[in-house]
Amino acid sequence: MNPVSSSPLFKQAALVAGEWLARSASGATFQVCDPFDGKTIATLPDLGLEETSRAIDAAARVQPEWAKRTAKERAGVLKRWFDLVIANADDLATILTAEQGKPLGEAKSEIISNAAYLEWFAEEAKRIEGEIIPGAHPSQRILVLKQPIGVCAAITPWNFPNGMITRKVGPALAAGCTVVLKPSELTPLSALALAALAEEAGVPKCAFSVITTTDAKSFGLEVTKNPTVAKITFTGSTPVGRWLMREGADTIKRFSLELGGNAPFIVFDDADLDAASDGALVSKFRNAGQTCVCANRIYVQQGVVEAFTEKLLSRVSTLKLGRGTEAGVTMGPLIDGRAVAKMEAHLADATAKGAKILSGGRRSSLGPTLFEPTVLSGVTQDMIVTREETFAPLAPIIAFRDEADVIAMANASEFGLAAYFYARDMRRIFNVAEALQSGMVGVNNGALANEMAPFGGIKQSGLGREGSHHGIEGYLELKYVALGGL
Ligand SMILES: NC(=O)c1ccc[n+]([C@@H]2O[C@H](COP(=O)([O-])OP(=O)(O)OC[C@H]3O[C@@H](n4cnc5c(N)ncnc54)[C@H](O)[C@@H]3O)[C@@H](O)[C@H]2O)c1
Ligand SMILES: O=C[C@H](O)CS(=O)(=O)O
Repeated sequence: MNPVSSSPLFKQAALVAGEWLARSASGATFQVCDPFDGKTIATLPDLGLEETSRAIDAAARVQPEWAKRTAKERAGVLKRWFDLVIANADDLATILTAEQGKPLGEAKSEIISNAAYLEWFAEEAKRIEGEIIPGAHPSQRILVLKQPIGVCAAITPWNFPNGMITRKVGPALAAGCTVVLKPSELTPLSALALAALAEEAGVPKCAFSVITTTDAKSFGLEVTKNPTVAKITFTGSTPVGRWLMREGADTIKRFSLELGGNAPFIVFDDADLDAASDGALVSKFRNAGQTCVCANRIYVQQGVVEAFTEKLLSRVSTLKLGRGTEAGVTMGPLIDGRAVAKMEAHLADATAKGAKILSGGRRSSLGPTLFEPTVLSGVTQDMIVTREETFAPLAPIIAFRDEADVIAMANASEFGLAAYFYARDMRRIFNVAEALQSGMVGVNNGALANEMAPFGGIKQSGLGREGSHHGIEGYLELKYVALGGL
């Protein structure tokens, strides 16, 4: 028996308004495939407007009751959900790797580190505090209440199919909101498994629905136009985020947007080159480079380019390409053929303009979506790879002269999600950290995400933050009560 389908968390049904639906109203279905070999691992109902609007109406019906629960009660449900995710992490990882392809170790790390958002927001639920402000007159008081926004639509991507959900549903439920989620059609099984555990944890029926559909645009049109939906929380590409904002403008939707990135990874000549090459390996090649905050361009100061490149190449040579379930594999497949084509387009553009392939540079014989980890030297700012998110295992090395030179190149992007640099001089560290146009900056650190920090971008990388005490604000509205006659 397929190890995925043997898990009780393996669902071939969508959770809509408290019911598990194995069939859609239209009878349409779609396949979920293993990105390693394209084989079908599940068949799901391809839901449409009927199910989406039913889920929205049900979410609206139960939201007031959920919001009336005490913060402690909501916290208790979230904490139980956290405990269940941790207890079922192996099953969840098997499902995640089957549909997304990443190595099991990475899948489990995604699940554990992002379950922490459920635990974090269970605690934050109890810290949703208002204010009492002295009034404009002795007989008055000013009250500021924080109240849940209401029904939220969540839309999530395929690259972290488990973690992107807990970062949204956790704070939403903590605040007293209800959620209708559309996961990526490429990786819906992780969402369904999480929903099964949420149900077991005591999340009320109808408070959290999962719509499985290949018609993302119709879902987008419904949630942006339906006045019952108060908020849209989206993680995905900038073009889709931009489209949702445009469509949501008619009903002044609230938005949280976690969008595309183009992270500069900068190595100064006073850096610890071993630490920098370790950090570059993690930041660039985790999830085969299919990560919003991954190093998309690597800038190395002229005096240390050769030494750093040698260290990076030796680390890249230790990566083991293969199926995510295979022991020892540290890099899995890209999600599909389009992703391979984008990698090859960026590579062709760079080499045509003079870049040199130092390692990799071709598809692997292990499978149609596996691409060898690739390091390029002699990359220049006119190459596409410095402007667009490659979202693949391509490490382009660009030499730079000094701080002013590299800050100008790093900031020459419409994106501003993550940036990294390695240096030891404290004046340089403060100067560069403050000058980089990015929502998040890793200094001598190649891994940013954790539940205690405000994760998110500036410019066209997004709106709002996920995680930290800031992360719940996006699910609350302020109400000013002018109390007179006292
Ligand atoms: N900033 C972050 O935290 C973060 C995290 C993960 C991924 N991302 C970004 O996501 C992108 C990769 O993910 P992707 O390929 O799934 O992105 P995508 O934008 O193609 O899809 C993301 C989600 O949006 C849905 N979608 C697509 N078109 C839609 C529409 N018209 N209306 C409603 N929903 C629609 C998809 O079905 C999917 O569920 C990259 O750009 C990456 O940087 C950002
Ligand atoms: O790609 C998106 C994720 O947000 C990456 S991370 O897990 O937050 O580093």
